[in-house]
Amino acid sequence: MPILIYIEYHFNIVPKQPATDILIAELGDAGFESFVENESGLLAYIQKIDWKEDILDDLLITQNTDFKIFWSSKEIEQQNWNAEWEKNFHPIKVDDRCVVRAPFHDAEDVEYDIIIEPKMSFGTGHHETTYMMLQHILDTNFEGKSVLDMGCGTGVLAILAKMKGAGATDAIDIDEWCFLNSKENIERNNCGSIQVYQGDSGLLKGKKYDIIIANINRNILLEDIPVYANCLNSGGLLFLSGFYLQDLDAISSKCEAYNLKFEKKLEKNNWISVKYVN
Ligand SMILES: C[S@@+](CC[C@H](N)C(=O)[O-])C[C@H]1O[C@@H](n2cnc3c(N)ncnc32)[C@H](O)[C@@H]1O
Repeated sequence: MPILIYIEYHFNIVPKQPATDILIAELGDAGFESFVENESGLLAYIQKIDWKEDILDDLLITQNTDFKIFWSSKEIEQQNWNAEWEKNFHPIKVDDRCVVRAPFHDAEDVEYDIIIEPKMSFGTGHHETTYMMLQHILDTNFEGKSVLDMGCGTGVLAILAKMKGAGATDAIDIDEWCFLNSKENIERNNCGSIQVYQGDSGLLKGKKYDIIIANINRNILLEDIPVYANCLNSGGLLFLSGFYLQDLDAISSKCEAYNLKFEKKLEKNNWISVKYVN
């Protein structure tokens, strides 16, 4: 694996919420890959090849006078970034039934004990969007169902689906690092039958699933909902995450246009995670 060079931004945000969540969403759209929230603020990482001098200039949040945002940045190697991430990674428990932890944490006595070494990938359960998707999966019968985890990140959602008895399961991520990291985590959790692919919804031609899980972002979801709808079996379930309450109408209208009926939403710190039925 080549050593990647990243730019690390350290943001101080006053007051912290909801500005931190909005900043993360805007930075994600601008190409930042990963985020770590800690006591002193937010660390955000972007690959140097994706970075440009004026990358923060267009962010709406920095022009909002309700918040004060200060930042500094420095160049780092991928290895340092991993160490920083791991220092900040504490196990997370979802609904007392599922724990997501790193290999160096002690095993937990729960129904679903998931071990994730995230490295550069998104998906440990700490972020609201992942946490709510884990809750949806815990609440759903996956026994024997064919499943797609779109935008799999660390593979954590596909892993929980498989632990809950899912049948044929595909996990797809556009990012090479996430593709490789998902494969590692899937092996680590003895879920080796999950097929992992690098790519986007272009890979879904002719595919059919009982359940599709996609935690990506508003714009990609709006673009890909027609493809997901086409890939869902009759009565199939679509779980979407990665957007804010204010985006719900746009997402639900798009789903309804493709005969996907709203069934349930979870909400955490203004993030939304929704279940639709075909
Ligand atoms: C918010 S993370 C979710 C990761 C994980 N599924 C979770 O729930 O924590 C979104 C993931 O989608 C991937 N992604 C972004 N655009 C994509 C696309 N068009 N198709 C597939 N994956 C995409 C990113 O690389 C990233 O790993």
